[in-house]
Amino acid sequence: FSASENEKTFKFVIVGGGIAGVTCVEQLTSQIPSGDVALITAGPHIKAVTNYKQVSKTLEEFDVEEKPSSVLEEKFPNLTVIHSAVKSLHTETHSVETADGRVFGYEKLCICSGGRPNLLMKENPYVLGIRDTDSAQEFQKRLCKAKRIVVVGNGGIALELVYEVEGCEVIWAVKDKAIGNTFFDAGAAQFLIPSLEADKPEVAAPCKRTRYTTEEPAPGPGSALGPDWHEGIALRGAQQVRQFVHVLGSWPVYIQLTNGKTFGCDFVVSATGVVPNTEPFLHGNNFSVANDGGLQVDDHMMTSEPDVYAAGDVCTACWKHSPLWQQMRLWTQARQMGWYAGRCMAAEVLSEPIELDFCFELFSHITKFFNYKVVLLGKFNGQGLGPDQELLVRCTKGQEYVKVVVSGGRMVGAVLIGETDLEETFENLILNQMDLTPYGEELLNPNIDIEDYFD
Ligand SMILES: Cc1cc2nc3c(=O)[nH]c(=O)nc-3n(C[C@H](O)[C@H](O)[C@H](O)COP(=O)(O)OP(=O)(O)OC[C@H]3O[C@@H](n4cnc5c(N)ncnc54)[C@H](O)[C@@H]3O)c2cc1C
Ligand SMILES: NC(=O)C1=CN([C@@H]2O[C@H](COP(=O)(O)OP(=O)(O)OC[C@H]3O[C@@H](n4cnc5c(N)ncnc54)[C@H](OP(=O)(O)O)[C@@H]3O)[C@@H](O)[C@H]2O)C=CC1
Repeated sequence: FSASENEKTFKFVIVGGGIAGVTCVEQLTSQIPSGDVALITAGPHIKAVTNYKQVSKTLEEFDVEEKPSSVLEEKFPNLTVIHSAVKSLHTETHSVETADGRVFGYEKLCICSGGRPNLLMKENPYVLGIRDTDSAQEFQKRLCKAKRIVVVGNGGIALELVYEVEGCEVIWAVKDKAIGNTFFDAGAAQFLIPSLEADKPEVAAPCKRTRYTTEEPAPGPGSALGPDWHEGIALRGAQQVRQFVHVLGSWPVYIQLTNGKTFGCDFVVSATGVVPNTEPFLHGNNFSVANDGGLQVDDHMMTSEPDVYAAGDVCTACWKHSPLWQQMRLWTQARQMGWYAGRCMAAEVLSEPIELDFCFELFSHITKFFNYKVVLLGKFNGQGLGPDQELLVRCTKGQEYVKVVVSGGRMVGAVLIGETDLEETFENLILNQMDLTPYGEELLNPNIDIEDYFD
């Protein structure tokens, strides 16, 4: 496409209305109010961060709201939202073509198209993935009639499903020895298992976060769900009570596992990770793509193509990481990358220098599993440390699980489950890399107020 064929050329074009894209847009529109910004997104709604709270130096918490895009346009007069999927990208002519046949030019582009479920079997009507509002609703619809489902995968979605689903037999196919391998080690998994067998606590207060609903079907892939996605939808199967029943007879589908066993079920949930949404951008361009399928970005969120940035689930962070940080495709990282990409794009236009943001110094994540608060810091599972690591663990059944990873006498990671109140102190100890050798196991002595200890 030549420049004359463009419907309009924008200073900045952002693709994707998920957390990464919307945060990038907010950053750019406020930093450069004179620049024309376009947000091109396939879904009918956008995702916005609300009630943002910086819990400590690197830990952050926020809610996510699904909103009509008009809210953004009203807030930022220099923003145009285009509801259509990008069909192709032409980096040479700096233009994108949308599914509805329009062509838009850009000076700087940021790809925030997220990911899609890495399904075990594509286009099998009995294999479901959960990603956006539509797929969550389809899952709920199928679940109300189901007597037995098989959940495959051992990450975040599987952990949430096996805990939340009621009234339906759940067979959880896990290839590891312990549950929740992407977040936990065997000790933490052991701590959590009794919660699966116990009755779930009643929810005391209604969840204040947005319920995920859509009135209209999305024309393309929607943005990923996130914290509390299951709160608004009853995850109830066809059985009246929560029990593990054995239903005889034939099933709509059978799944054979690598242990040789075959199970019949109503459908299979493939909770087996995400694949970055890169297809429409790759054809005809020269993007460097990482092993996990993400667009490689450097420490300025730039891809290998000129003037093209990427942020969130679609990208793979390929700069030299801080020894205490790793990429995980999470809500928080999508926000941080979108924000930082916006700042980098603005800095480039304003010819200002910019350094890698502090949030990439230390991996940190707050979430909830099995109704416990979970905080993960640094190399929480000793990632990449090899044998050079020592673990200190403190555990009170049903109450808390605290694990600290120590390497060379320094704290490099921690897993905190329950209301431990240790996150800030541990974050400081990890960031300042103090030599903890003199303290030994006292570090986790519950009778010592560790905060006073290190003041
Ligand atoms: C069920 C579930 C639960 C989760 N729970 C948590 C959690 O508790 N905590 C946490 O930290 N993370 C959680 N995550 C992960 C988190 O949701 C994602 O990491 C995050 O949303 C990624 O944001 P993103 O903006 O990169 O991508 P997305 O949210 O996927 O947004 C991508 C956007 O791009 C648009 N798009 C895609 N292709 C195109 C195209 N060709 N043209 C135009 N637009 C396009 C889509 O419509 C969408 O608006 C969960 C994910 C799932 C699926
Ligand atoms: N509370 C939170 O923070 C939550 C975060 N999320 C995020 O949302 C995204 C999607 O979640 P999810 O789909 O659970 O992805 P995850 O990446 O968390 O987990 C994927 C799981 O599937 C396993 N797996 C992959 N391929 C196969 C296979 N062929 N057979 C059996 N198991 C397989 C992986 O094992 P292995 O690692 O060995 O490959 C891993 O246990 C992730 O980025 C996740 O972090 C989701 C829900 C909650």
